[in-house]
Amino acid sequence: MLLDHVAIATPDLEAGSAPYVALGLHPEGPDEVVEGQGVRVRAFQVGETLIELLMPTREDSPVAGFLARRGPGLHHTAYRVADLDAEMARLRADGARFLSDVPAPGRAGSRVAFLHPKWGEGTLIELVEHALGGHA
Ligand SMILES: CC[C@@H](C(=O)O)C(=O)SCCNC(=O)CCNC(=O)[C@H](O)C(C)(C)COP(=O)(O)OP(=O)(O)OC[C@H]1O[C@@H](n2cnc3c(N)ncnc32)[C@H](O)[C@@H]1OP(=O)(O)O
Ligand SMILES: [Co+2]
Repeated sequence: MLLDHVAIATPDLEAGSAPYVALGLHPEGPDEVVEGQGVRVRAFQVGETLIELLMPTREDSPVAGFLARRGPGLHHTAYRVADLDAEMARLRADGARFLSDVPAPGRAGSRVAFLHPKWGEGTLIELVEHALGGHA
């Protein structure tokens, strides 16, 4: 399994980008709006992994709630899987608690599913299946 991305919540993509630009990283293509999650995403590639900056596009999005409650910072980590449905079934059988019964559309045509932060012992964990496969 690979670490697909580390997501950082920010109210301002320009301010949020500053540390990564200073480190010498460049945004990976244009920003993308993921309507279903209410976020605008800016991604920076670091090896096989992305740093994803998430800025809310509406007040009722999960990231807006996170920012109001906790302020900017680490929002979730995401792990790449080859077959999301199979991985969800395996984890459910093991007692895992997903936030939704069905996967949702993610960035770049991916399908994503989130595990409750309580199950993650205090961190929000996402599973990602990419549209064009890719090794997990
Ligand atoms: C870019 C698109 C996509 C991708 O391709 O990668 C994404 O990543 S989208 C990312 C944004 N989407 C989501 O986060 C969807 C899943 N999240 C949720 O449904 C909610 O955020 C939540 C996790 C269910 C929490 O929402 P809610 O119950 O309304 O908020 P609370 O503030 O009441 O939280 C309950 C409980 O959970 C703790 N919490 C909340 N968010 C996090 C977090 N990111 N990391 C760790 N812990 C978190 C919160 O502190 C509460 O704990 P207690 O106070 O102990 O009850
Ligand atoms: Co994510």
